[in-house]
Amino acid sequence: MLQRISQRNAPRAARRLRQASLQVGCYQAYRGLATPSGPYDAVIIGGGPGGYVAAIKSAQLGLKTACIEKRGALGGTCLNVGCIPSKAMLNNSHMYHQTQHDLQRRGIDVTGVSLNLTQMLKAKDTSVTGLTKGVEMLFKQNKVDYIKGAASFVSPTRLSVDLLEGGSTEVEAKNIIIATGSEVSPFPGGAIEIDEKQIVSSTGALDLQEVPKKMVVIGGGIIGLEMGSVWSRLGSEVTVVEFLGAIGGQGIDDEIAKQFQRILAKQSIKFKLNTKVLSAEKKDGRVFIKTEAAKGGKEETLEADVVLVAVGRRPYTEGLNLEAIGVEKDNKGRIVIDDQFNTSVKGVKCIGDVTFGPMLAHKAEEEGIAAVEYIKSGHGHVNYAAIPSVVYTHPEVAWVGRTEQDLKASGVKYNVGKFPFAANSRAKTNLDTEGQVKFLSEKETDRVLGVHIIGPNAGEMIAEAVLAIEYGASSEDIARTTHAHPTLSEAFKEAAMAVCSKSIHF
Ligand SMILES: Cc1cc2nc3c(=O)[nH]c(=O)nc-3n(C[C@H](O)[C@H](O)[C@H](O)COP(=O)(O)OP(=O)(O)OC[C@H]3O[C@@H](n4cnc5c(N)ncnc54)[C@H](O)[C@@H]3O)c2cc1C
Ligand SMILES: NC(=O)c1ccc[n+]([C@@H]2O[C@H](COP(=O)([O-])OP(=O)(O)OC[C@H]3O[C@@H](n4cnc5c(N)ncnc54)[C@H](O)[C@@H]3O)[C@@H](O)[C@H]2O)c1
Repeated sequence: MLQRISQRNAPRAARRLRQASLQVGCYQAYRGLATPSGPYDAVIIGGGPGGYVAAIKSAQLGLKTACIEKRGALGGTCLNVGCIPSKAMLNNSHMYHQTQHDLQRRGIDVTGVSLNLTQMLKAKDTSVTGLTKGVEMLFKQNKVDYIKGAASFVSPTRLSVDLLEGGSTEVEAKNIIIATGSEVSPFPGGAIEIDEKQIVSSTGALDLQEVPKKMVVIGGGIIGLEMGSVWSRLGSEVTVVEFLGAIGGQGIDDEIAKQFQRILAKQSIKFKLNTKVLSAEKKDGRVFIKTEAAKGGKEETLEADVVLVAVGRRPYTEGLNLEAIGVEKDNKGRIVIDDQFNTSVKGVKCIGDVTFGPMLAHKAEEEGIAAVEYIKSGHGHVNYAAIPSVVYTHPEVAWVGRTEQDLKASGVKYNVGKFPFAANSRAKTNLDTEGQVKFLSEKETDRVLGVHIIGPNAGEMIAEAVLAIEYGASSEDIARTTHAHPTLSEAFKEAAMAVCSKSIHF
């Protein structure tokens, strides 16, 4: 194992050395930097997690860089209407729910608890503004030019920008990175029209001014479950309608998905699986949602005050004028790239939600860094086998690597190790014992192939599994690593022990 790890690290160490020397070069470049105005070494279209991280890294590597963003704020979907506001609502709605339903058994008596939704929404907005302004500050510190406007291609090296303040300008760049992200997928066939008040996408669901008495969520993927949890905790009767036979979206382990559904059902969320939504119509202040069994047949009409449409997101390229330069897209509208993020047009790269792969902020960020490293040095790296997913419900669900159903289907021989949080001392101490850690390791070599966690703090704990997969660790490597007591992470170690020998406490 040691030998395998050191061999694996050799190119990485060389890369770090190369990068360190590049950074010295970059510092020297800054000292002589005139007021930036173009032509640029690199221009990034889109200031989301992919685009803004690419812009900062590009400037840090000494490239003269600009980022064009049309939203009026940096941070993209993630900071403005995605990861950050949803996590603010998830955190605060959890605290509200816990205060109402969980504190008494811990010896904390509280009376007069009530929801101040206006303040909760304000707290969410404060987090968003703080972070988007923070990115603007980082641009200043790193000398990235922030151009506020909508970009479209004139040629592979020239962009026209409709400025938010009025008028337009043109920007010339040796390299252009498209990082224009994604948008809400409309309901197929236009059968449901989103008004962001009664029939909402995630954006409207983050800003409802009243708690709906009844909410129907179309789609039991990550957005449906996170936002459904928020409004359920705040008092809505939530029903999730999911076309498939399981919740959690792509990549979730079947066993964990079942356990997840049981736990959410105990929290009063209702599920209609194997059920397809056909349409939703507003009438007399309510919404009527027509469904049928996924395999055809039984029809039903559900009623709700608010409907959340969460059936996925699609790549966003509107207004880019890609046709003018011939950038190729696939049949799902994703910009086609090679393994170095090159589009079909020389000098134009692409990263994040607008191209292949999971639509996740950290995936976009990694691609942003790698894409500019390719521009600067010809080397970059993203390990797509080690990208974690987290659902920020309570308990959280997190995974990385392969699922058990996937290993079975591909005929890979594997061992399983599991450890329940009910047997973990810290989880018991915290009276928060639902869930488990599940390891999947290759039978022959014991190499960790996948880790699936449902439980408190799963989203933090998964980082250890990501590192294990990134460095090719075996479950025994983890089982023999000391974990502090009493911590939830001992459940992680014990699940690894369960793969290669036996756990101690279960
Ligand atoms: C409700 C919700 C919750 C989410 N939660 C999480 C989470 O917890 N964790 C996670 O990893 N991911 C989460 N995501 C997904 C995450 O937001 C995306 O994967 C991520 O934002 C993608 O980053 P990006 O840079 O590729 O694109 P985006 O963030 O979409 O940014 C693209 C930017 O480009 C700009 N733009 C587009 N066209 C132009 C143009 N022509 N000129 C100038 N600017 C342009 C847009 O205005 C936008 O700001 C969530 C998404 C949603 C909707
Ligand atoms: N915590 C996170 O990392 C996080 C949070 C939110 C969003 N996101 C990202 O945002 C993206 C979009 O999320 P999402 O939840 O909208 O999409 P999704 O693809 O994860 O889930 C959509 C679900 O809707 C179901 N569906 C589609 N049509 C239906 C119909 N007619 N009737 C019933 N069910 C139907 C699908 O079977 C699927 O399970 C995801 O790629 C996700 O990665 C990530």
